[in-house]
Amino acid sequence: MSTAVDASVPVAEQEDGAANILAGKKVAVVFVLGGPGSGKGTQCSNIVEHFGFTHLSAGELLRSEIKSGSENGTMIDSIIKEGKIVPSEITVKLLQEAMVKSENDKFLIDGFPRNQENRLSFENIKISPEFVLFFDCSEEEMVRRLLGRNQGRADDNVETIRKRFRVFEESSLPVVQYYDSKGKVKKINAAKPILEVFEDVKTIFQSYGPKAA
Ligand SMILES: Nc1ncnc2c1ncn2[C@@H]1O[C@H](COP(=O)(O)OP(=O)(O)OP(=O)(O)O)[C@@H](O)[C@H]1O
Ligand SMILES: Nc1ccn([C@@H]2O[C@H](COP(=O)(O)O)[C@@H](O)[C@H]2O)c(=O)n1
Ligand SMILES: [Mg+2]
Repeated sequence: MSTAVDASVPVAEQEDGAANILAGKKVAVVFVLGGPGSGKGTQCSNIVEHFGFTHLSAGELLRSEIKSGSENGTMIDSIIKEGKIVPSEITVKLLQEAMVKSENDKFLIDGFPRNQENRLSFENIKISPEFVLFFDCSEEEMVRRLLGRNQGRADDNVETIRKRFRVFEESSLPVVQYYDSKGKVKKINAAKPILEVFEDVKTIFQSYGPKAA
């Protein structure tokens, strides 16, 4: 595994001035937040292509855990179908393992932290985000997108979608507000067409330079 640091990547520091070190590797992390269906996954794919980040979707890691037949799979499955949040120790462990396994040192962490417990649990592994990319979109548009997604997700039905929106408002927005109070939120108007949203995203990521050839 490479421990070299990409000099083009500004790496955030802990409040005590220490850099983000994970298994001997300096890492840069961007949290990607926004309501269900706001376009987090879609834009993360674009960022990966243009700026060489590795995309880690907390939801995808949890869905893989269900498929793998892990001992926590049944519990995770029922929590996701209820639109609730899986205990942080499970999600943080999956994210940590994925970052350690990766050769990359810059990560987009999509759909995390979803609540204050997620946030505090990640703080415990001593990694601070460079910033939080927040996709802002109306609920009406997000519902339209989720119902049209057609990826066979067990939580893309009207009843679970309603619950996911409630959890987003009650648990996830306070996390965005917390990072906003620290000056770390970069808000994007996600109601526009995909390519227009990406134009705004690109402006934010310019300082990270193009993907290495
Ligand atoms: N700007 C956009 N305009 C129209 N449709 C979009 C836009 N962005 C994404 N979509 C579509 O909306 C659906 C949801 O997008 P995506 O999966 O990226 O959302 P998400 O924020 O990751 O959702 P979730 O939180 O449920 O994982 C997809 O079918 C995607 O193609
Ligand atoms: N930090 C997280 C992220 C996700 N979940 C659960 O997964 C569901 C799907 O997440 P998406 O980001 O893919 O929409 C979500 O509704 C939660 O049930 C979680 O628990 N913790
Ligand atoms: Mg997604």
